[in-house]
Amino acid sequence: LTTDMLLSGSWKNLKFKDYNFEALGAPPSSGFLHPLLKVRSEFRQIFLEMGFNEMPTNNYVENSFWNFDALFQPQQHPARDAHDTFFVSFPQYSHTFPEEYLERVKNVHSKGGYGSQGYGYNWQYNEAQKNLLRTHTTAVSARMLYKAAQEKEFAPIKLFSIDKVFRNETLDATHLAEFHQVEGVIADYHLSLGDLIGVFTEFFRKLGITELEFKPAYNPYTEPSMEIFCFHPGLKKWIEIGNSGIFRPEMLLPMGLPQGITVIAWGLSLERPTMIKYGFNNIRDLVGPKVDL
Ligand SMILES: COC[C@@H]1[C@H](c2ccc(C#Cc3ccccc3)cc2)[C@@H]2CN(C(=O)Nc3ccc(OC4CC4)cc3)C[C@@H](O)[C@@H](O)CN12
Repeated sequence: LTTDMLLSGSWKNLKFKDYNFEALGAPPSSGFLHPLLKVRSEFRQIFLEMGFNEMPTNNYVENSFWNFDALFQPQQHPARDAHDTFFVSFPQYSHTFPEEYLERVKNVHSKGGYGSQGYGYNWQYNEAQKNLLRTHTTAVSARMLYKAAQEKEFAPIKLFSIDKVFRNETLDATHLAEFHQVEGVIADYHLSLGDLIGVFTEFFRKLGITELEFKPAYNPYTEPSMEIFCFHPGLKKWIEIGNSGIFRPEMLLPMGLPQGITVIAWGLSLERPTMIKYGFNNIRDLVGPKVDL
């Protein structure tokens, strides 16, 4: 049966054999995993080997409460403005948090508590209700930590996530409005900065990265925080390979996590290592449609 037959109508005078619905399609001549997905599988394998379980990150739309307030990120923080965050217009608001937890978060922001003086501002409920495209997978980590805190007996957790996050960034050769964040989180009694350095050193060692340096940094939800650098032999220079820290008590204690539990975490992206590994200079060559303008 050809196009000409269909156009001329000559097919009407011909006898065709019955259609074989069991027939297999023509085998594709070639096919390969997208570079990002290959690196994602590599990272996932490393986390699984290190005894981490994967978090459920299948919710791009998040609530400001979990993305910011639960992380002790103040409501006037610039990252919470529309020029940094994609807010969702419908449904504009949602309420996905237990009342008594909300009250503890409101108090720790406005009045302090747990040894903290807080931020001393008038915390607004409707700010927390705003829906957005999550700006980091740390929002999911917060949900997981809260869930663990509700268990009768706290059990240590080792969780990881590798999924899309969205930021209203200025686009350039290495930044798009979305990227994949990779995050590892460990919650246990009396973890220290040494444990954090040890675990991400092992993570990067498995990636073939050994010469690490750290620099103090600031995150609203971790104290202390460190930027992580490595000397890249191929690029012959020091490059930033991630960020890390110990979640603050102002984030953990309102969740109801027992005293003495510390939570260490580190993060990086999927795009940067993939671009370096496969030699992409422009992120659009990695994720954009191949359009020759
Ligand atoms: C807005 O930018 C955020 C993103 C992304 C990033 C940064 C921080 C976190 C985090 C975190 C965090 C901290 C504390 C607690 C929980 C999560 C996650 C992703 C990368 C983090 N970065 C990054 O991935 N760089 C990187 C990572 C691996 C790598 O491997 C190569 C084989 C050698 C190469 C480079 C560093 C920079 O690229 C940075 O400019 C861009 N960062």
